[in-house]
Amino acid sequence: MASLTLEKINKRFGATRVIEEVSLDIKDGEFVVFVGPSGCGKSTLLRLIAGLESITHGDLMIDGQRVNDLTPPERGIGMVFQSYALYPHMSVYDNIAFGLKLAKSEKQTVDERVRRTAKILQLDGLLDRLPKALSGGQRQRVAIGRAMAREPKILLFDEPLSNLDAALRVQTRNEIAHLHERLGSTMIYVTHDQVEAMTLADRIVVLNDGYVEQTGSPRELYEQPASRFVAGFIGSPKMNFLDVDARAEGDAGCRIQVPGIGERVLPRRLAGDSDDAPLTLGVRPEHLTPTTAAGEAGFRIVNVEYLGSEAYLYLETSNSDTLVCRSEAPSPFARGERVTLDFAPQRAHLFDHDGRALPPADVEQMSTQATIS
Ligand SMILES: Nc1ncnc2c1ncn2[C@@H]1O[C@H](COP(=O)(O)OP(=O)(O)OP(=O)(O)O)[C@@H](O)[C@H]1O
Repeated sequence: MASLTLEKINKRFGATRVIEEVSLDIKDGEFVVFVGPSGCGKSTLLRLIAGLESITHGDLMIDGQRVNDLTPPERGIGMVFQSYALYPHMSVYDNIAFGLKLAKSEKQTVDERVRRTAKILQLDGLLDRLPKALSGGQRQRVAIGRAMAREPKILLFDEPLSNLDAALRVQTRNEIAHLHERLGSTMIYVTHDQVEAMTLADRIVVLNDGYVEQTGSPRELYEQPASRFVAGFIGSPKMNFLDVDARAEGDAGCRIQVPGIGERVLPRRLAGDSDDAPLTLGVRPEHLTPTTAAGEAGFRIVNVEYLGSEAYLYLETSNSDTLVCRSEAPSPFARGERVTLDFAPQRAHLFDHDGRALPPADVEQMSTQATIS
């Protein structure tokens, strides 16, 4: 087990900047997930930590010791890749033992570690099999076993579930969560799948174009996204965004005019008192409440998606954007009908023209100050 500190890490490939000033403290035993869209630098950051790529600027510390110049084995890190990378001609036993034998461990130590690892990963009945005689999930467990057997201080996972089908993905995801609980090792996991990030992470790091956009627990990122980028990335179906005009409304926050919905006062603090600041309103599908509309009022339902436990209504706005709102299943609404929408102002978000979230209006503090003065 180990803690990890990244201090202003930068990576360039030639003139291309891929990682920009990434600073991060990862605690001993923490499960941290890097997420972000394709090409944002997730795998590169993981490979910098593993020692598979060199760091252009910045320091990487493990347990307080600078490790920039250490080789991957010297760093005490194990890595599991998306492609499993098992040796096809070797048995499960030999695949798991490979790194230990390479490190010239005693035969008895190798045997003990392989059997202990296989037991934890429930591979003990499969030790004589070749990889081709295993399911995708079992192969991925062997790949994890191979990384684990050397008892690394830190385990890194690069999209380890991408090659599995949906059911196996959920099962293996659960196994990784249990593994973390049992081993208590520091784990860093890369994925572009926000469900994996939400379910596995103690802490999520959202990357955008090589920068850290926000770091926080899954709940913090979901409920208090710092930017429109994070708000749109975390959550499925994603948050609805609407252009609105806003003006300051004293202690209460700001008043916005939402096309097709009406005026609402949101407990969010505007940067200045300027009238009519163009902002973006963000509301999650589960926070929009649909009601049958009279005549041509509201929004037309263009699709109803039935998912068994819930349904999603896809609604057309006047400027041809689509809004999504959750409804019970089976839905009382049908395609072609019109609905009006409402939402609780305290559940909505506002973003400025740079995409930064407006902070909450500290209504309590403001009224206390007013009382004191
Ligand atoms: N060896 C390299 N030489 C030049 N550019 C590279 C190299 N490796 C990665 N890149 C570039 O760095 C950027 C980040 O790549 P990286 O693989 O880290 O992204 P990612 O977030 O893991 O993407 P994905 O989810 O698609 O795997 C990309 O623009 C990629 O083209």
